[in-house]
Amino acid sequence: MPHYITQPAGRAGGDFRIPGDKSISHRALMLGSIAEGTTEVRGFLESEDCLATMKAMRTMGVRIEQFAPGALRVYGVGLRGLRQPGRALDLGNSGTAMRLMTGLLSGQTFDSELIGDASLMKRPMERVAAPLRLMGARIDTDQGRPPVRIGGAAALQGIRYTLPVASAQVKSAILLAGLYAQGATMLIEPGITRDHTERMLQSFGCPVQAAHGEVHMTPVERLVARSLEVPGDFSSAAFFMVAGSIAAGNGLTLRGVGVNPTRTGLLDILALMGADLRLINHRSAGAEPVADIEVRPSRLQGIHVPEHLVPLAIDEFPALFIAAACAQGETRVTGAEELRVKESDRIAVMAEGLTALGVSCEVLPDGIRIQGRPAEAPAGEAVFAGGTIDSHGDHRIAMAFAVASLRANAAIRIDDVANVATSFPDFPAIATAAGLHLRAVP
Ligand SMILES: O=C(O)C1=C[C@@H](OP(=O)(O)O)[C@@H](O)[C@H](O)C1
Ligand SMILES: C=C(OP(=O)(O)O)C(=O)O
Repeated sequence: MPHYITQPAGRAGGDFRIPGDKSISHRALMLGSIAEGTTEVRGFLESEDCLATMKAMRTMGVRIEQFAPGALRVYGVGLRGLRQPGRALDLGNSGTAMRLMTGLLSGQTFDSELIGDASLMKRPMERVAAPLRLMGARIDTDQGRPPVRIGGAAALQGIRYTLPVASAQVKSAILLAGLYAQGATMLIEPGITRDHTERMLQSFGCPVQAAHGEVHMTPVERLVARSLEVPGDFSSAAFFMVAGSIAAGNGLTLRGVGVNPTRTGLLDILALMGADLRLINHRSAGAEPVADIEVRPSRLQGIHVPEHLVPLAIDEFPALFIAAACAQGETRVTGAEELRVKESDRIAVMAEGLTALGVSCEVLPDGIRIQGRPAEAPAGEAVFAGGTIDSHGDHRIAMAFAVASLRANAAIRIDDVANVATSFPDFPAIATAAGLHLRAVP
């Protein structure tokens, strides 16, 4: 089974471009496919999750050309131009693809079925199916899990809906179905979540207003194709923000990173912990803000992570837990039960790995307490013992423990790492260039 062997490194440094954003790449394919005209996408993330979405759109008759690395032409077929797939659409490991596609397919005239890998087949789908049914969609799940079967030709109505969980996937699924509904759709969010769908819909000509935790969308006759530049993925950059903070060295510069404020909770959390992070060269990529991020080594302090920052940093907790182990004192995370329904139960799996490397932690129902270094421990000393980590097939767990090798005193073996390719195929190469001693064994 593919695994990583890491050796203690201690120092990190360098200047890197961060590959394209996964969330935005999925959305560019979906909206480009149902727009009228040709959408040119640059900076597209060629990862397995996004390629699963690409394959699904092609199966439904959309022509998509990859004309250079990370550059696509999506020949939109219009809102009503998708064709019935001849088989179940396999969305691999991608929760985003499955949930957003459930919304999109609810508005089609044909029946469809969505499946995925072993991890995705265990993830909750009623969170999207239930509100979509309220709109008139016909959706079956297997006791709340995939396969998701969607009946065609449902007459959808816009809804006013309060989301029970802070979830951009649920919000986006409803907005995509809302494109096919009679009347407006209005959503109330319990916490701020990433707003890439709203921004992209707006730039494709569909009016979306968002303010004070409410999103309002009025369906349009057509979406108009629009060229897009995908910013670097903040969630991929996160591993290097932590690496640059916990390792010795001159620090790291991460170029072209998407800094949409609905994604950058980790910057606030690390700042509260005392990290030395600086955003420079602010610019924009279409509807999304972009910057370069400079990170320098720092002495981190444990904190209680403010709960309102949790949805803004939802994918960054595996990396953050590594930073917490290197901080002085205790770090406590609460209000983060959503971590239990990601590609793995990220609270349990991170706790298992931290414990295996000699870090003491206590699992809470909705979070974790992690004991960092005692006050008297010198900065920069090893925090992690060597050992073996089971990533449970979760890309972010694998990458987080690879970063831990910067403060380890012996080799760490990380098992079941193939899924790193779902979000960050270039991780081993960039990590090695940044100073990690990482060997990827196929
Ligand atoms: O909308 C998206 O692109 C995503 C939303 C988040 O999931 P939830 O909506 O389940 O919080 C996040 O964890 C996922 O990686 C990507
Ligand atoms: C949770 C994640 O992705 P998804 O829900 O799309 O599988 C992630 O990338 O951390």
